[in-house]
Amino acid sequence: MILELDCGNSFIKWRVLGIDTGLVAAQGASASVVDLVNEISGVVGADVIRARLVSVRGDRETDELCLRLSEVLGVDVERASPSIQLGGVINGYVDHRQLGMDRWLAMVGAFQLKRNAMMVIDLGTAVTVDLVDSQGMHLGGYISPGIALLRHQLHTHTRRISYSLEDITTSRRVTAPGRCTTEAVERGCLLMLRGFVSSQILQADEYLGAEFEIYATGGDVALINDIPRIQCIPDLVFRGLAIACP
Ligand SMILES: Nc1ncnc2c1ncn2[C@@H]1O[C@H](COP(=O)(O)OP(=O)(O)O)[C@@H](O)[C@H]1O
Ligand SMILES: CC(C)(COP(=O)(O)O)[C@@H](O)C(=O)NCCC(=O)O
Ligand SMILES: [K+]
Repeated sequence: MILELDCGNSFIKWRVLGIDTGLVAAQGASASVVDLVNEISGVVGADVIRARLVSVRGDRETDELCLRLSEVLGVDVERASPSIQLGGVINGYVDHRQLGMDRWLAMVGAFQLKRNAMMVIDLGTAVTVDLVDSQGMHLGGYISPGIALLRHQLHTHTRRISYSLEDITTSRRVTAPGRCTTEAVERGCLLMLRGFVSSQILQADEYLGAEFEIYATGGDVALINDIPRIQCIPDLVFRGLAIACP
């Protein structure tokens, strides 16, 4: 089995693939290293013969995680590192090492699908948008707060906005005017996020022409996957990780 890990700022996504089949035998999203070790130990035990990881966390935190995983699984953990080009994509950042590795691998994974001009959206702690032209040239991108950050800022910087997430009973994509604080905040934040994505799609023609693919991934992808032309690919980062660490 191969263990793959995508360490974002909120969750450590993981999945275990069969070595020969490439099929997903197990997967999860852990909020802490302790949870991760418990979840993985409970699932695969000694079957893991390889591990590969991508992280946007600090080097020290990532080093500690890799060491812990090596202790528990008895395998070295291969880590995806920044590169100027990979899988036909050319990194468009002035300093390629500055580009978030999750963004980089999501683009690399997405480009393998149709090798066409594309927009890649990742809705996680932050919402990132990256543009790649039909030649695989990364034009750059955008970073904005994810829904949890938008909500959290209101809760922590105002005196009268305070409710628990359990109070959020409506479906996650209601945008009618809110008639209580919870609805007003949840729907306001949702519209900000959807408006950001829609305006990105509207302006992208200028950079990519009219015919570009739109791929979306990330824990909050359900908030926008009804927007026309958006193709939801939950494992984009893992697809890129397999190219970075074959
Ligand atoms: N188990 C969960 N508990 C709470 N929120 C979750 C969970 N899974 C996904 N989410 C949602 O997904 C978002 C995190 O998505 P993710 O792509 O994992 O972020 P990151 O890559 O930044 O760690 C959160 O903002 C939250 O809205
Ligand atoms: C923008 C990000 C924080 C997104 O991370 P995530 O929301 O997945 O936790 C991450 O890609 C990152 O740390 N990037 C480095 C800065 C940059 O990409 O310019
Ligand atoms: K992410």
